[in-house]
Amino acid sequence: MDWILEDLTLEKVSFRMVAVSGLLFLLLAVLFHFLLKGFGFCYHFYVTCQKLRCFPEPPRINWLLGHLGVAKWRRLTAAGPTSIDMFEHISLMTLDSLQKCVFSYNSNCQEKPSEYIASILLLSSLVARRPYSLHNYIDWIYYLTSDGRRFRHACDIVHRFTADVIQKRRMTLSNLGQDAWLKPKQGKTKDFIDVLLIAKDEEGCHLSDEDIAAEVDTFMFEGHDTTASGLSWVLYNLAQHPHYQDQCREEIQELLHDRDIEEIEWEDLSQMPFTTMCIKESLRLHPAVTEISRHCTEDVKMPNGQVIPKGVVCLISIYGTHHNPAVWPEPEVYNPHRFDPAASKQQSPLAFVPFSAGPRNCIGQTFAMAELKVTLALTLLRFVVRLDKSQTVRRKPELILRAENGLWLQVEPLPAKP
Ligand code: HEM
Repeated sequence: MDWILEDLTLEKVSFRMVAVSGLLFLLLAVLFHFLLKGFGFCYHFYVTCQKLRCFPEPPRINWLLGHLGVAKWRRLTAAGPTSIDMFEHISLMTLDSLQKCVFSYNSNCQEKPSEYIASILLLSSLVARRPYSLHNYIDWIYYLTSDGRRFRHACDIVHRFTADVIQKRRMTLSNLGQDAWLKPKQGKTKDFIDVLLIAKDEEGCHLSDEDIAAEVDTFMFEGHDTTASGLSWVLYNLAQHPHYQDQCREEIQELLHDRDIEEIEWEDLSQMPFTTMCIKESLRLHPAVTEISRHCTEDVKMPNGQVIPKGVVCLISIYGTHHNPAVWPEPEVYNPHRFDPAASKQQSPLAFVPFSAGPRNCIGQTFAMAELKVTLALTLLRFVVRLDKSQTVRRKPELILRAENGLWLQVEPLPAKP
């Protein structure tokens, strides 16, 4: 450690003048203030999430049905194979299902515009854009820009919607009583708001409306783009490898052979091993979240002997881990058989970390995997996806892994089952 500190003294790096200049000193102090504010915010967010590990799995019903935009895709492809931007359509679908699971609210946003959903989509793109201009790091300057004003307006819409649902639900709960409200919902349609309204912390206190709203907003944000990216890239990989696509379709057809395809159940999700392998391999090759950050609370010794000192904030590349040839031979090849149960027994549990690892890993991963399986199954039973040869697909890492200019695939409807 001593050598690091020694190397970083102002004198050594020729910053002696900085220390004596009053104006620059003031600037450094302001910068330090904003850095502290940023760390404070992240810390608070983490602590709140940690207390609320209460979202283990989605409701055990066909909670996605009616949320797949099937009619819309059928309309778009009525005249034959049509090129569709996966991200645009699938983001609306994931928002639609989240809004249903979080609020029990049917926005039908895949068919008609929704102010709430439009605001969430706008906020996601503004948040991704904000770090690229230096002046945007200072809140009051950012709020004077047109992006900043749009950001505030969209936040107001989202907060108003959430506050309204919470208030109404609280009223219903107090009028009807908790038991009467929850009895008909047992094991079926209890949504995230219900879970949070009845949750208590270690001291037996309920959450305030503000706490609940903060959790709801976090889940809406963390849960829609990530899953949309995951699903878009699975469809892309299956379009690139039609034999794997056919194999998945056959597996699902066999599983649901004597049932209506809309009758897919929670138990079915563990009966599609090959489809699950294809999803995992896609999350390896195209992880929705490409990197995470960690604040080292102790010195960390690396395998090569180097030490990351306590206090340092590190970026950890999930993308890099998943593409490391020492961990994954021929990392650029899409090969679902890497996830054959026998092969994956040999792998370190930290070789595949699309949902991160450790106590701060993704709280929504069971939900996300279930959503990916259901949506992929129902899509493959109704449509064939192929590469659109007129479009070049290039990865674009933003907050999540996107594709430059969208991810366009040719979608062709399959004949309906007689
Ligand atoms: C394919 C889909 C998804 C992927 C790849 C993904 C990935 C991740 C990753 C890498 C993290 C960061 C954890 C860390 O810093 O170590 C995270 C955190 C989080 N995710 Fe997900 N996620 C997905 C879907 C979801 C869904 C559907 C929800 C909610 C419905 C969700 C809610 C959250 C929350 C609340 C956190 C913060 C957890 C904490 O700090 O304790 N995610 N996710």
